[in-house]
Amino acid sequence: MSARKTSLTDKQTKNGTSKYVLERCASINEYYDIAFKVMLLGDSSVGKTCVLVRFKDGAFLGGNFIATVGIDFRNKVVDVDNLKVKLQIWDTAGQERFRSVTHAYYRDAQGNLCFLYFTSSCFCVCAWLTEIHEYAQKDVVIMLLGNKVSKASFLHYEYGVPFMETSAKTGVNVELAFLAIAKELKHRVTQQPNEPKFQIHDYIESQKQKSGCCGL
Ligand SMILES: Nc1nc2c(ncn2[C@@H]2O[C@H](COP(=O)(O)OP(=O)(O)OP(=O)(O)O)[C@@H](O)[C@H]2O)c(=O)[nH]1
Repeated sequence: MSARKTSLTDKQTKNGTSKYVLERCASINEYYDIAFKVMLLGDSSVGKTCVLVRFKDGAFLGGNFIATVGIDFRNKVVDVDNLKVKLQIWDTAGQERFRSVTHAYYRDAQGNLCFLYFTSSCFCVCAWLTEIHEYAQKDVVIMLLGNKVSKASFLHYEYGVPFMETSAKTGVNVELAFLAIAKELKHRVTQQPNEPKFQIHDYIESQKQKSGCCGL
């Protein structure tokens, strides 16, 4: 892990910014109202880093595959219902040998998000959901993203969590995935008693683009 990442982690531990941040925060480059921590989880090479780069920079990292070592992060502020929501997105290494490093980052996940990317294997999905339930807080928001795959649309019925197909290459549904999570988390914090609950499934279904079978 780089020095920059280490110092941010220390800062988070001291001032609690890894939990919901409800006060207004401002800096020269970045202004936001609420901050959430999002984790990208999944086997190595499913495309976690590429999806994050697509979301953050609008580009596709093609070419040689370079596996993530340990953990990395990027921040992005998105607009949700007139609020600036900062997502601090942690890109974990999918390789088994880094698993103990990433487990430490689940701990503060109350109300935050664990993103799950997977191949078409149900075994992988079960294994990752088991990890999340073991290490993350109980109310963590979970979404399954099938990056590079197009045959797993039935999965959310089985696991009871939102599912969508994404492509870091074409950009299909990448923005929507992060926006849906940001909206869900924002509603959890700001929801008034008489306000209807945000329906993340319905939101995704109404917004998502169908990816074709080619070019994913
Ligand atoms: N065709 C296609 N290739 C992709 C897509 N997303 C990622 N890739 C490729 O898949 C490979 C792995 O992508 P990464 O994003 O580095 O994978 P990762 O899940 O972060 O892997 P770890 O860091 O080991 O956990 C790279 O060669 C990418 O170019 C996609 O949507 N479509």
